[in-house]
Amino acid sequence: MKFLYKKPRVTPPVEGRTGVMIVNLGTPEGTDYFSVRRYLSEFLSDQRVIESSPFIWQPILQGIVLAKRPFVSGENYARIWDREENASPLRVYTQRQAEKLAKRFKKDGVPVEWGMRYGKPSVSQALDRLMDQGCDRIISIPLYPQYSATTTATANDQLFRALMKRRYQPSVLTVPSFPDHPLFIKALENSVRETLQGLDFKPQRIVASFHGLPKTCVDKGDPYQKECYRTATALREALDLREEQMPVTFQSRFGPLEWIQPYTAPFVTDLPKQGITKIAVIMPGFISDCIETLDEIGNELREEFLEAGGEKFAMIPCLNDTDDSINLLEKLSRDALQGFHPSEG
Ligand SMILES: C=CC1=C(C)c2cc3[nH]c(cc4nc(cc5[nH]c(cc1n2)c(C)c5CCC(=O)O)C(CCC(=O)O)=C4C)c(C)c3C=C
Ligand SMILES: [Fe+2]
Ligand SMILES: [Fe+2]
Repeated sequence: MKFLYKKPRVTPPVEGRTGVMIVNLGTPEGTDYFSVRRYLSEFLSDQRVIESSPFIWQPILQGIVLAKRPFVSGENYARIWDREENASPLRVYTQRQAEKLAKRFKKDGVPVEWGMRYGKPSVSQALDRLMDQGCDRIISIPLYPQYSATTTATANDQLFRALMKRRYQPSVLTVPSFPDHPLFIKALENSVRETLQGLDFKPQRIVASFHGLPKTCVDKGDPYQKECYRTATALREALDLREEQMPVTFQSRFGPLEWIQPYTAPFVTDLPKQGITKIAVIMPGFISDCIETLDEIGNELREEFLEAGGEKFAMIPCLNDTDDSINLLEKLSRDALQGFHPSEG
């Protein structure tokens, strides 16, 4: 058991000091082949994400998938790269969310840090930074509105893995998913209303496109799909829309297996045949814009829709680092703080 306790923390914890950590998926450090390969290799080696036996999957991943996909994905990342920050949008927004949330908690003496499940800064580094500031209690917020074992659970696994290596373990509270949290739905509602106000057309449909998931995951009990429907139902209610006006679809399919349906691309490219040529797309499964929203929807799907006879296409931005987004994160954090300090209100 020597590998445990490798890292003695020298800073004694301050009794009762709580820190907040926001955890996102992770993203490549650059758009070149090796940066993307490193990222995809770590991501797709996670058995929470690909559940096949590693004896079968690893040769396929290392030999076939990682030979080609980093080139293709690298080109896609290059199209959406934040040139000013020289970083992937997912990283830029996650960092800004943490910085803005930290400002909200400054007077409370609650530090806020951010970590990525895959790549850097890691969850372990975020934990170090909180513990270095004396935290003996950690609130961890996986930045996924809908729970999935492939995202929420693996983010939590990574935190507990990091704790395994430490002699002193802070107390940890992991924040649950928030598919129909009032502030989440309010933030989505506001983003829809704001985007629609700026358009020169009225969309005939607002397609709610969520990240997909292999169907087997849902069959085995992953509540993700149900939570996506909870989000969509609450958002429709807030906007007073009927089900057909805001259909739910699933995007970003990976690999040959069946994923949950309907798939976004065929659904959307079929709309012009039905006389629906003006649409907006919202992606309420993503807190921050990333390759899947900006490129797969904003670039690829837009082009496919227009080629299929569509006339107008609008993308509703994710919550990113808007005030509404930070209000939500602050509320989730403050409610969790109450869990740690119930008598202090
Ligand atoms: C089997 C593979 C995948 C599963 C399962 C999966 C679930 C899943 N992912 C997100 C959120 C994001 N995924 C992102 C990128 C991305 N996802 C996969 C594969 C699976 N995702 C890949 C291979 C990639 C990389 C991009 C590519 O090469 O196409 C991202 C964006 C990352 C970025 O850098 O911008 C997010 C966010 C959810 C919510 C989810 C399960 C519900
Ligand atoms: Fe994904
Ligand atoms: Fe994609």
